[in-house]
Amino acid sequence: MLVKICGIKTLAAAQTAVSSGADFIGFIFAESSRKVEPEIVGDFGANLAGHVKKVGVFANQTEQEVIKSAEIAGLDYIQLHGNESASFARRMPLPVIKAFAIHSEKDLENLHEYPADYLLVDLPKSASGKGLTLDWDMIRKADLPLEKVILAGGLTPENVGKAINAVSPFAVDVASGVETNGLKDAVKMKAFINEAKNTAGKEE
Ligand SMILES: O=C(O)c1ccccc1NCC(=O)[C@H](O)[C@H](O)COP(=O)(O)O
Repeated sequence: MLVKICGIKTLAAAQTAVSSGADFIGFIFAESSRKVEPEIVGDFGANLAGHVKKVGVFANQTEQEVIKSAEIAGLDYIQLHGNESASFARRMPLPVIKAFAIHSEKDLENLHEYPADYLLVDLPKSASGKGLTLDWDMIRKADLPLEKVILAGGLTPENVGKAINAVSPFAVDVASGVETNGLKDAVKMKAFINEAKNTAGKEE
């Protein structure tokens, strides 16, 4: 199981995530308490192991801004977290992760038609940080290409194993579930990654 730790702001947190086994680390370049400047991420450069994939998270920003930030930060993936159109995604110079806020079953119907390398299914913003998760049964029963699905939304070290067994996604993504008082917590990151990596997936 692949793991993406999102909302990394410091080199120390990035290094802890990578040494704990993270496959993707996400940097928020959209408005957020987790926002970080692309120049800071660019400076992490050689201090990060080469195998980890750097993901920049954007929401309703201009094409020029996304492309410039991606270059400065040295990204591997662009995550679009707003209302970006399919043609916007097609013009991106890097592989795209498209995030979808899932309010109901209806939101899952046409996801696979969006031109993205990965589809990240997430809670709506209004529901995040409230101890809620997506309805994993609903996600599993939807007609989604699971080999492209990144499962997010309220995951924690305690529930990620159950989530993986229920959905069998390509990867899992977490931000607040590995934080204490708004900062990335090394113990929680390690626990989350261990639990995800030790869960086989698919349990009926
Ligand atoms: O995390 C943010 O602050 C954020 C702000 C603006 C756009 C996207 C943002 N988060 C990116 C994500 O990939 C997911 O929402 C997140 O990793 C899942 O969050 P959580 O439920 O807290 O684990």
